[in-house]
This record gives sequence, structure tokens and C-alpha cells, in this order.
Amino acid sequence: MECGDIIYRSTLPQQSGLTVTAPGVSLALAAVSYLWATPGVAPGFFDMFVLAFVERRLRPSYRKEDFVLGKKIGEGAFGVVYKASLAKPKPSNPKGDLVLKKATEYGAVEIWMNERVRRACASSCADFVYGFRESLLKGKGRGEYWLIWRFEGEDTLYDLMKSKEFPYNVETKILGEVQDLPKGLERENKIVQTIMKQLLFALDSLHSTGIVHRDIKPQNIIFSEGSRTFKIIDLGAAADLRVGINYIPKEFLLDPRYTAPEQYIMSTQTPSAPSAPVATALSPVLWQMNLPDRFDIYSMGLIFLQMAFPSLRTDSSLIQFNRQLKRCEYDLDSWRKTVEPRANADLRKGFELLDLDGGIGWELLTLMIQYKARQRTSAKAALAHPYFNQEGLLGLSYMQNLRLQWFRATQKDYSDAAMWVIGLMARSGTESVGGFTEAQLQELRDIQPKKGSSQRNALASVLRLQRKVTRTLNESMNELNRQTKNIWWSRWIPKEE
Ligand SMILES: Nc1ncnc2c1ncn2[C@@H]1O[C@H](COP(=O)(O)OP(=O)(O)OP(=O)(O)O)[C@@H](O)[C@H]1O
Repeated sequence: MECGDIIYRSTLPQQSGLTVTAPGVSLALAAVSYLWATPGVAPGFFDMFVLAFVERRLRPSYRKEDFVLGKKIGEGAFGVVYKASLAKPKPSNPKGDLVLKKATEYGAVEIWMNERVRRACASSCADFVYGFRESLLKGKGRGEYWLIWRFEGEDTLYDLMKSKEFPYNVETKILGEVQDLPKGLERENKIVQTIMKQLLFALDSLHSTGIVHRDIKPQNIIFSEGSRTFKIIDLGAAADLRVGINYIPKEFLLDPRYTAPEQYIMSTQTPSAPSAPVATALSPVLWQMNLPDRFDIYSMGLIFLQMAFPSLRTDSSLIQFNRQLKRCEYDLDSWRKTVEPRANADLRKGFELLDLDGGIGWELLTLMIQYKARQRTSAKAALAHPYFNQEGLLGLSYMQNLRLQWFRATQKDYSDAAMWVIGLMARSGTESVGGFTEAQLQELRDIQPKKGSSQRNALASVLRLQRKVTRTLNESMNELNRQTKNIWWSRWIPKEE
């Protein structure tokens, strides 16, 4: 080719463009679904490396001297809580009173969780202002964490439930006015419904971002005067399932009155606290395997129960209820059968309230208080339950009714059915029936495929593959766990200069 020759585009070699194929599209969709599935690997990366970074640059930071401590409003085993205010308020500072917690070691976790919540679902929890680790004076121990929130209000749900006036003492607070109904079950039911809706909404937002609270109880639910809603507080025992923070349960952080029977949010067979990258990559799988959010649902079910039954609002009666329920093998219906015949007026009132509208309240309660986590409803599914439909069951359209039937079917636990099928497979190995015995199944897991029996070989391969995947998963996680991993995230917590 001579210099100055004209080259036509059509004569150039064709560019190899991106070819869209059906398997490629399905693979991409599967990858996107995985990355966005609860607790959200992709949103997690964006949150940690973009949002957190931007927030740090834009939000004001504080030091110890900026605060004036007021009266003490709470003291737990791991911190002291004060009402506080700013020493020299500026126009850009938060308005009104503040709450300041001086916390020990668990303060770091609480700062992490509060910052995560502020970015992902600020309205679910008390409005977090700032958190830092105080400067260490030489020879003065490990230092404390200071956490600052806006003062949301005077009352926790516990304070409000202690009053004989409950739930009427909450009515104007959340609904803004007194309902045009005579005092009685129907009116009380409406108030309890509204409270439950607010609580489940807050809990659903927390769970959607991969945080399990683990200490849900009326004492940790504050009424926010500003937003006229209930908000969750005290994230010191929470676990962040996205990155595996606070993943190992610390039993002493849990309140036995409200904890679910399993005690642990993750199966004890799941390898302990994975390192952050592993936890992040596997978080959707681990979430689906363990359904850790159902731990909070059980506690929320107990709060629902206490709101419905005035006689179960004291500590001693709740402890007694827990004992009775355990004796009934956590079957709420059989507990009801035991106590209803000799129920006092208060207990009867609770049953009547939950039995309104065809027992839809009782149905929701039993979906929350179940022994097996997998049988409990999620917060999202609970919010879609017809209990929260204004007109109740009768007001449901044909389609809504269909959805309810679907909802009930999906809430069933099919693990028993799976066990039954496996059991049948194993039992069918008797000489009279033919097939595989338990011992033969075990043998199948161990042997190499033999020629001549394709069915037998296929099953053996599936079982071997399943065992191999589980083993590899466990080994790689344990391997990565050996690295120091517990405190990597505390780098994110600001320190006082
Ligand atoms: N943002 C807030 N606004 C108003 N009051 C609050 C706020 N946060 C906490 N409180 C009050 O402080 C009390 C103690 O708070 P919190 O439960 O977080 O502390 P704690 O040290 O973990 O206590 P405990 O160990 O007893 O649970 C709460 O019961 C509540 O009355």
C-alpha cells in the first residue's frame, strides 16, 4: 500500500464484537442475583469502599471536649449512658439533646453497626451522630469508646408496656389522634398492629442490610418523638453477616428471656467466624443455609405476645411462659390448649385479641414463635401477612386470598419432607422392597463407581460431590480463619487525636 492510498472501512478486518448468547445471559443474571442476594455482596462493597469513605470526609467529627455530660440514663454491663449536649453548638451541629454512651470493648462493634445502619436504613435505629475511641493516657488501660446519638425520647417500649394504660398510652403517640372507637379489643388491636408494623419494618431494614440484632427486647426499642415511630437501639450484640463481624455468638451478650431456643444464629456446623473476604463471598450461601434473621423474629414474636397478653408483661411471667412453652416443645397451639381452660381474665383477653378477624393475629404469632428457625417467617413476609391488612381477612380480594394460601404454603418447613424421602430411600433397602439401606448409602459415598449400574453410580457421584464440596468449603474457611481477622475492621473506627 502506497502512502496516500484510501482505505475503505469495509475492507478492514471485522472487529470481534461481544456475542450475546442464552447461557451467557443466564450466567450473568445468576451472578448479579447472587451478588445482590441478602445480605448483599455488591451493595456491601459499594457501602464499605465508597459510601463509608465519602461519609467520613463530609460528616463533622467530634472530640471528648465537645460534649457536656448530663444525667445518667442507663447503665449496662458494658457501658454507661448519659444525656448530653454540645459544649459549643454550631449551626451545622445536630439540634436538641444527645445521648452519649461510654462503652468498653463492645463499643467498637456498636460504632461499626451504627455507621452501617446510618448509611443503609437510618430510620430503623436511633439517629447516630458520631463514635470514636478516646485517646489513651499512658498506663490508663485500654481506653473507652464514645458513642453519640440524638436523644430520641424518654420512653422505651418497655416503659410504655409497664403502664396499665398500655396500649392506649401509645395511641396518640403513633397515630397522632385518638381513634374514633370505644375502648375495647378492636381499638387495642389496631394500636398493637401499628406498633408491630413499625417494629417489623425496622427489623426488615436491618436484616436486608445483613445485620442481625440478637438482642431484640422492649428495653431496646425506643419511641422517637421526632418521627413518631419506634426505633431499635443497642447494637452492641449485633452481627454483621456481610463481612462476618461479631459472627461468633457471645452467649453472655444475649438476654435469655427473649432469645430464640437455638441460641446461635449460625449452625454450629458452620465453621466459626470466617475471615472477611470469605464471609463476604459466601454470605448469601451462609444466609440461606442458616437464616440468621429468624433469631430476631423469635424475640419479636415474644414482644407481640407480651403486647397481646397483659399478664405476660412482667419478667417473672415471661420466664414462666418460656418454661411452659419449652415443656410443650415450643408448640404454641399446645401451650394454648394447656393454659386456656384455666385462663384468668387477662390471659383470655389476649386470646380474644389475637382471635379477632378469624384468628389472623394468632396465626402470625405462631409463625414467629416456632422452634425451628426455618419454620419462622421473615420480617418481610410478616409485613405482607393479612394481619396488617386494614380490613382483615374479609377485606381480602380473590388475588390477595390466593397470595395468602401461597404464603401459608411457603411457610411450611419442607425439611421434614426431605428427611422423609431420604428415610424412605434408606428404608427401601430392605430385602423385601429392594433399593438402598443407610449402610449402603454410606458405602456409596465411599466407593468408586462400578461398571454396570448407572443408577447406583449416579447417586454415588452426587453423594461424593456433596461431601467433597462441604469438606472443601469447611477446609478453606478454616484455613483462612487462621489468619488474624478479628480486629481488621476496627481500623475504620476513628480515634481521638
Ligand atoms: N437515642 C436514644 N434516645 C433516648 N434514649 C436513649 C437512646 N439510646 C439509649 N437511650 C436510653 O439509654 C438506655 C440504655 O441504652 P442502651 O440499651 O443502648 O445501653 P446499654 O449500656 O447497652 O444498656 P443495657 O446493657 O441495659 O442494654 C436505654 O434503655 C434508653 O432508655
